[in-house]
Amino acid sequence: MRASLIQIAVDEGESVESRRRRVASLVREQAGADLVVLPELWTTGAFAYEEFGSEAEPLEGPTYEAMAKAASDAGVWLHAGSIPERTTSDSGSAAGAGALYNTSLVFSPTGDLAASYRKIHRFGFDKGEAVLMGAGRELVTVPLPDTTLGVATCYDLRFPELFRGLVDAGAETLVIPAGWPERRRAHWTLLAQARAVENQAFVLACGTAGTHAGVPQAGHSIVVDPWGEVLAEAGADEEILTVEFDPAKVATTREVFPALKDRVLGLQPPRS
Ligand SMILES: O=C(O)CCC(=O)C(=O)O
Repeated sequence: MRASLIQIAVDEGESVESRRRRVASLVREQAGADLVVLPELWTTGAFAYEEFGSEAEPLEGPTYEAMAKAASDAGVWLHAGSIPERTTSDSGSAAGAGALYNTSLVFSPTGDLAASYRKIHRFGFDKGEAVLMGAGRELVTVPLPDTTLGVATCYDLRFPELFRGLVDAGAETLVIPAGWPERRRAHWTLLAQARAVENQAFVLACGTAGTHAGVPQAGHSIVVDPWGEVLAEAGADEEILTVEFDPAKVATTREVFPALKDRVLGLQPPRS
């Protein structure tokens, strides 16, 4: 399989509309890849909290339309990263119409929506995304012809139980769009490798470059194999990271070193 991770520079000098056009054309240039991955909240920037409300879109809004077309023009599976979604009355949100979510979109090579995922763990503790956006509750996997994707977003990377849930649901390739800050880059790399090793899965983690809302981004998108080997890693600036990998390596790794079969579930809590 060939995957291209587009590590977009999200800087304040570029409007959302022009970035959307630029990214659509970068996706089109990836014709020939099997899978293209974009970062988290690349229209606004993951830390541009003040723009979440003004730039929020319904699920089938301008970013959806541009990315569906780019996926079908290029004939690729496209994990289009995430958008600030504003729910409508028919969005199926427990919070009703007008709520915000950090929602990822995955398109098939015909431009149809294959899946959407609302980020479960919101970042910011008692501010930013954590108070402005609702939390998703559902794990999402996406069957592709040669592998099954398990999707998660940025801060989700810190929560191993989410990934175990995805593996239990059949995920073999974990795709993680992010807007990870430079100051915690060491955690990003370490956690991407840890999620790959513990789940014996490929990890495709695509971050942003540039600086927005005063937060320099880490870049360093990374692809890790099920043995924890780094297959490719980007630098700090905008870059397209292209990698070939063999999805069958998940099954062989799990067969040769069957640690997932040795899990012990339902342990008793300590007595005192
Ligand atoms: O966990 C981190 O250090 C970064 C998370 C983050 O920036 C996000 O989820 O938007």
